[in-house]
Amino acid sequence: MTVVDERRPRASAEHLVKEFPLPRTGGGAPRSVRAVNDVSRAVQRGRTLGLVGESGSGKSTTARLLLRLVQPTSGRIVADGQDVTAVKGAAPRAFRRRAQLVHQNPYASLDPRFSIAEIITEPSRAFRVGDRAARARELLDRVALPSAVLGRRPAEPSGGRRQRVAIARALALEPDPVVCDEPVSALDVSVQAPVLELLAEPQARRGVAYLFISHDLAVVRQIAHTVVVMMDGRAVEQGPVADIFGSPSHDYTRELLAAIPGRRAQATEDS
Ligand SMILES: Nc1ncnc2c1ncn2[C@@H]1O[C@H](COP(=O)(O)OP(=O)(O)OP(=O)(O)O)[C@@H](O)[C@H]1O
Repeated sequence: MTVVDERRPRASAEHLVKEFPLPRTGGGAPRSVRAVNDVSRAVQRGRTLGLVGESGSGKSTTARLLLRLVQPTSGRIVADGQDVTAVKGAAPRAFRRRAQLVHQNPYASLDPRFSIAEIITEPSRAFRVGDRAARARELLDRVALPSAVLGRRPAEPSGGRRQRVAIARALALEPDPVVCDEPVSALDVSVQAPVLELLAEPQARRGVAYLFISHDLAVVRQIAHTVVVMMDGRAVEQGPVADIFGSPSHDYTRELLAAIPGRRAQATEDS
């Protein structure tokens, strides 16, 4: 069983609650949806925390709260001992630089007006980091792309290459923690594994903490150390990946696991 080092959190969620107002209907009372309901969990140094649950269970909202892209209704995010939710409005600059997001959709996350060189060095420009041409080549090298793509527009490369560009951009400032929201779901299965491997390298090299959201439980099983199962905004089960997949205690987790295609086939073979 994986032992999680709870003493080295990169960022901790403490009793996070997020309510979104719903449009008023007629003259009725104001209504809201509680997208995240009392979620507490830390992302640890050098570890990947998988976040699973069906659509609408609150995964993306949890991720956006952790990155401080939305303000919680209550609860807080603590990163390196600092409460980054204490002040409303923009997150502290140091935290914005450190915490990054890898989006699901490499098509939507890259601005087609800019060259790939401009896209991957944009964070370095925003935070005034050194020699950008050298940095661009180094970043492409990290994601195993030739420097020939630097002058191209993001529409040109294939989906897998485009997601590599998005990852190069997200990792430009050596962020930690990194939130990956369905990073390979838009990709062909054949290119998912090499893209996932790109995420492993910064974790091995400098102990990056990941929050990894995926509908694909097989992918989560492969790369996460611990797993949180969300249902209706709540974390209904959490623990080491071997425990969650090996002996789930919540009915909802069992249902999610039963829905993995490979598992169904395995269960049929076993019976
Ligand atoms: N900006 C918003 N305004 C109003 N409601 C929202 C907003 N964002 C999310 N919600 C609602 O909050 C709930 C949780 O949504 P969220 O996107 O976090 O779930 P999810 O598990 O990430 O779903 P998916 O897997 O489909 O992305 C849903 O009921 C959703 O409709």
